[in-house]
Amino acid sequence: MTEDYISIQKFTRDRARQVLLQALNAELQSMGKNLYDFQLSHLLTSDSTTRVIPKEVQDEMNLSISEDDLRSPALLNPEQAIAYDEILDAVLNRKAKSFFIDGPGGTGKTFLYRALLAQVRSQHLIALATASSGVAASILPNGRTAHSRFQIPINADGKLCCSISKQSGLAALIKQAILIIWDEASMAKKETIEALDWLLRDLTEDDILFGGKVVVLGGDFRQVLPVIPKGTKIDCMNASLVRSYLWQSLIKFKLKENMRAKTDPAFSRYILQVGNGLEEENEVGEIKLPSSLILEPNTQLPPLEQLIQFVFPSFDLHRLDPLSLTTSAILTPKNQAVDEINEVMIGKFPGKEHTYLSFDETSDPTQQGLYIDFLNSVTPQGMPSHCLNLKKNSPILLLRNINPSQGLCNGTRLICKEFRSHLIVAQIAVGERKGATVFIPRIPLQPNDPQHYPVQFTRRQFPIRACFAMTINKAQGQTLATVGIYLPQPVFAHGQLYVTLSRATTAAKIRVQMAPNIKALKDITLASKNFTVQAIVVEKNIPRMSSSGTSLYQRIMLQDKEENRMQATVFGYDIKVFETSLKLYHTYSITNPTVRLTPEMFRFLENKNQLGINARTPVEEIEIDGLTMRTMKYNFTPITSLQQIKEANPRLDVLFVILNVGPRKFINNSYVVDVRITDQSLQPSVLSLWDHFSEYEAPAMANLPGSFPVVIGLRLKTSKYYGCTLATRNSSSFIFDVVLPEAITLQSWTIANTAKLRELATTEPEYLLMPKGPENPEDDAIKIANLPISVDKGQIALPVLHKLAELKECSITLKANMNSYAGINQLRFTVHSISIDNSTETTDRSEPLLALPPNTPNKRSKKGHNDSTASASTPTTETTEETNPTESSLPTQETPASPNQNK
Ligand SMILES: Nc1ncnc2c1ncn2[C@@H]1O[C@H](COP(=O)(O)OP(=O)(O)OP(=O)(O)O)[C@@H](O)[C@H]1O
Repeated sequence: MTEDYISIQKFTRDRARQVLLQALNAELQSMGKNLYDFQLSHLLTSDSTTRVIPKEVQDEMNLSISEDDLRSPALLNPEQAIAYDEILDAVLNRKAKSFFIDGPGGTGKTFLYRALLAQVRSQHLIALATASSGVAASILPNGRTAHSRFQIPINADGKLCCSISKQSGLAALIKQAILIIWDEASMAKKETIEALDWLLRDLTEDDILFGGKVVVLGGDFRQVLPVIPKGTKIDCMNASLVRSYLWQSLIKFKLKENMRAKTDPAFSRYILQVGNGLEEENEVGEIKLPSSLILEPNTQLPPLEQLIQFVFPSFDLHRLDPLSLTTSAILTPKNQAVDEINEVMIGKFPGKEHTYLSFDETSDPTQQGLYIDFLNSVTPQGMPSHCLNLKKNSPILLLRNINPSQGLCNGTRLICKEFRSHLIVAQIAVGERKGATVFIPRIPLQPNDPQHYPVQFTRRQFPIRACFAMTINKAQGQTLATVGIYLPQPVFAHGQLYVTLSRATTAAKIRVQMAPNIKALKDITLASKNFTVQAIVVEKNIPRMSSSGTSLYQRIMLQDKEENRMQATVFGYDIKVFETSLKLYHTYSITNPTVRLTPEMFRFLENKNQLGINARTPVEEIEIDGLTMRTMKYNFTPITSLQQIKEANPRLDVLFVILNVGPRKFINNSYVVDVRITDQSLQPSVLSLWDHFSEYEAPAMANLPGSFPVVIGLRLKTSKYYGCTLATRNSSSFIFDVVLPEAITLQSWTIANTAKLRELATTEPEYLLMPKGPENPEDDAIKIANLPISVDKGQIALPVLHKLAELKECSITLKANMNSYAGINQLRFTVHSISIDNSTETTDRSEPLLALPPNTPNKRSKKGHNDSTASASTPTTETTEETNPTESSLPTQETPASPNQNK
């Protein structure tokens, strides 16, 4: 480098060496070090030592000032002018005064700061511009977040200390600053502003307020206050600047005239009423928005689509000036809705889609394979999604402070220009550096709330998201030409609602899409009209043909926040529509579904009604606190407990591992597939998939990926005939998605126990229920107490056995046969003879001693088939569903409701 100075600048060798050392020192100072730290200071001549100007100071001195800002003092309104004059007087005359500019949104606080910054900087004095958020900082010339400028630790509690070395270039810059502006100080926790006070006292070695420097804090306490997780409004207030020792010492100026909505005074007055809490509230603290601001209900369009059309009526308008896209936005309280809207908008935006997939890496490499799918499916708060879909000229928002000095802060809005494999070329869309071309790299990111995830992980992705929509907090401080407010859930009127309303310039350019009339599932009746349910999809069956073979249907189970459940059905082509937009364990808002009575044989829930969802039903994915897959609770029955089930009509939820899926067999007019299963006990069992379960679920189980897939079976029954095996019933359902924590644990257990499972799957199992032999070999009596006994219903009626129990002298002789079923051997007992009062009679299949039940199982099962297609009012007994499928008795399987019944 010295050679360059010599050859190009024609410096002498000594001069070149000194210039190089100065440049090196300036770079080191910007990193909090200097030549002294590296024992190189002796190389500097005394002349150089005094002339070294840190890079931070040089950068700040060389700022260009916009002509508009230089002219703005002349445009100030009277309120702004009073504040401007007094602050400038304090700055120029070195008066130790600090100020607070209090003004509702749009009253020109930022305009005033810009005028002050331009005036001070034009006199070659240093004025530092900072703000609580990256977005607000990016609007100020050479603005930085206060946290990065003053090195205030983030997320720390209690008293905070700035970590700036006194020798650093940054310390030199702050010492030389004659004016410090901190916008949106109302959003900052009081400790962070107090930390600035201590820092300035320390650097100036002057123990007076802010070390005697002129500090201008500004903000609006009607907008968003400091965020206290799960805190009340009082907690937020207590954390704010007004509760700090600093507050009393600040000179306050109030700005009242709304300059943003100046052309619409009525709207401007209305916003102020909301901000000041003067709008009339109902008993639960809600305010009524003027109907002119609310979108008219439209039965044809989902609510969100309607709002999108208002804010982005056509992308053609933006073709010539892509930067203008960022002047309109949809604002909503939660990130989930933001992501959903952005996804829809990217789909609509013209051009070729470019997708970047993240690389998600678990901290423990052994868990990578197990969790990868799950991690790819989540988007932690403040992180980009795994699958980032972008298009050229689409607007994006930066999610991290990449390079604040280049205007790349958390919240900066940009326009995508070019997609390269390792970086995105973008153009800054707002603020001081509007139009500048910048490069966004992929970076490693970790969730802020790792406790919410089953594993620790890092996502390597571009720290951006599309920004057609953004959270209300990110919009604070911005002026937007057209604003859509999407409120799937209520918001604080004086905070978030006020922030969103005050982004607009006129009432005509803002529309609100309101929270729907949400009904609990248990309250839905046939008379329910105009309602929305918010529920998580807890089951989604494989689509299947109705028994008549004329239509396809799919059953879905929904569960709401109060854990009420309700069935829903989708028919025909509509199933395809909801293939990806109605996913298992995702939460949805479903508006105006139809309500029908569930045919009796399909009912197993308290609510006798079911919902009908079709392609015209507005369905939107939403995020509701406390309504996630993680809240799902199952009471799984272990396979070893099946023998102990005493309940006559159990509905068992079983989490199992598939060992193998047998062939489809036709037995007594019904199809069945036997699936050999087990769980962590390694006890094998059989699950018989009857009728349409053999047609749809059996192939799905056979095709599941992995050697030993894990499945959840819901509402299964025990097969009484075989005691420890399971079978499907009408209401049964299966979940193949193993995202549930218990299922993930079992799946990882299968990996560790593959050898044992392989052995179990390939060898013939031992007798499962072989009773112990007689204690005395002479005695043929076998003690069968505590053994599951199945009594062949075809030979003797159970009620008769109960009667027998009342008789004094009674003995029953049982015949024991060994049966083999799906490779599992079991003892089967049938009644051989019954002795009452010493007279023994032998039972006979053709001439039974005791009365048979009125219908044989075969007949009843046939009736069940017929009933399923009969009208819902035809009673169908619960026993129909309960009939055990055996080789000698037909299974009673559910036949789907005819579509006509459901529609
Ligand atoms: N004296 C003025 N003359 C002309 N335009 C002004 C004046 N004061 C403010 N404005 C304009 O009014 C709009 C709102 O001003 P500004 O953004 O400064 O308000 P704010 O109080 O900072 O708002 P917020 O609290 O929402 O951040 C801007 O478009 C700004 O340029």
